[in-house]
Amino acid sequence: MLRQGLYVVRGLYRDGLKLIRLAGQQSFNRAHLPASYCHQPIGVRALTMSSWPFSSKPRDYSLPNESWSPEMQKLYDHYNALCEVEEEGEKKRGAWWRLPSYNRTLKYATGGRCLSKLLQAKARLFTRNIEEPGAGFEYVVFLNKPEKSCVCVFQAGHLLEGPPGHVHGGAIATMIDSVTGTLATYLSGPVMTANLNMNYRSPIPLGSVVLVHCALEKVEGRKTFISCRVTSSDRAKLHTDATGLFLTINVGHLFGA
Ligand SMILES: CCCCCCCC(=O)SCCNC(=O)CCNC(=O)[C@H](O)C(C)(C)COP(=O)(O)OP(=O)(O)OC[C@H]1O[C@@H](n2cnc3c(N)ncnc32)[C@H](O)[C@@H]1OP(=O)(O)O
Repeated sequence: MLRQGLYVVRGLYRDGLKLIRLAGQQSFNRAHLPASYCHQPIGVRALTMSSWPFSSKPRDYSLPNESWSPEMQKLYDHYNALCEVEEEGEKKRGAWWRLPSYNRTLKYATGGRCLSKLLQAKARLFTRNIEEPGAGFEYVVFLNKPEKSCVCVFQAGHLLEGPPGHVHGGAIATMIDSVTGTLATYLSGPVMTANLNMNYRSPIPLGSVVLVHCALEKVEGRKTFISCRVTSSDRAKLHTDATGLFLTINVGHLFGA
C-alpha cells in the first residue's frame, strides 16, 4: 500500500517536472509531448484523461444535465451528431469535436495536480465554479478543425442577471473571452487575451440559449485574431459581435517569468 502510494507520488513528481520543463518553452511542440497527447487538439490535450492516475474521474461539465432546456439539448444533439460520420457503413470521426470541460485548468492535466497544489489549491475555472446545474454558465464548445472555427451552445442561468430578465454584459464578455480563447489556444498553443472589442447589439433574455460562433481571422507571428458573433439559437438575431487578439505566451509568463 505504502509502496503503491510512493509510486503514484513519484509518477506525479516526474510528470510535474515534465510540465514545468514544457512551461519554459515558447510554445508547446508535439515532439516534446507524450505520445498519448499527440492525436488531440491542444485544448483537449491539456485535459487528457489517458494518464489519469486515480480511479475517480472528474466531472465533464460540457455534458447534458437536468437543467438543460429542450432547445439546449436539441443543439447539443445536432452538433454532437456531426462529431461522428458514417462512411461505407463505418463510423468515423467527423470534422467536429466536442471539447470536454472541467472546473480546474491545471489539476486534470498530466502532473497538473502537483502544480495546482503549488499554485492555488482552491482555484476553480471561473465559468465552471457554480455547482448548481443551470444557475450560471451552461455551455458546450464544438470545434471544427478544418474550418478553424468553433460554436458554443450557451444557456445563461439566473445568477448571470444584469438588466432585469437579461444577461449581464460582463457574463456575455466572459463567454466570448472563453470561447475565442479556446479557439486561439487550439490554433496557437498557450495564449492570453490582449484585447477584446465588443458590440452589444440586442439583449439576451435570461434562460435563453444562444450560439457563440468564433472563427480565425488571421495569425501574425505571436498574434492570433479571432472574430465572434453571438446569435439566437436559430441564428436570426445578432446579440453581440466581437473581435479578440490573443498573444502566444511562454507558459513561464504565468509563473512571473
Ligand atoms: C480554456 C479556457 C480559455 C480561457 C481563455 C481566457 C483567456 C484570458 O482571459 S487570459 C486573462 C486576461 N488577459 C490577461 O490577463 C493578459 C494580461 N496581459 C499580458 O499578460 C501581456 O500584456 C500580454 C501577454 C498580453 C502581452 O505581453 P507581451 O508578450 O510582453 O507582448 P508585447 O511585447 O507587449 O506585445 C507584442 C505585440 O502585441 C501587441 N499588443 C500587445 N498588447 C496589445 C493590445 N492590448 N492590443 C493590441 N496589440 C497589442 C504589441 O503592440 C506588439 O506588437 P508588435 O510585435 O507588432 O510590435
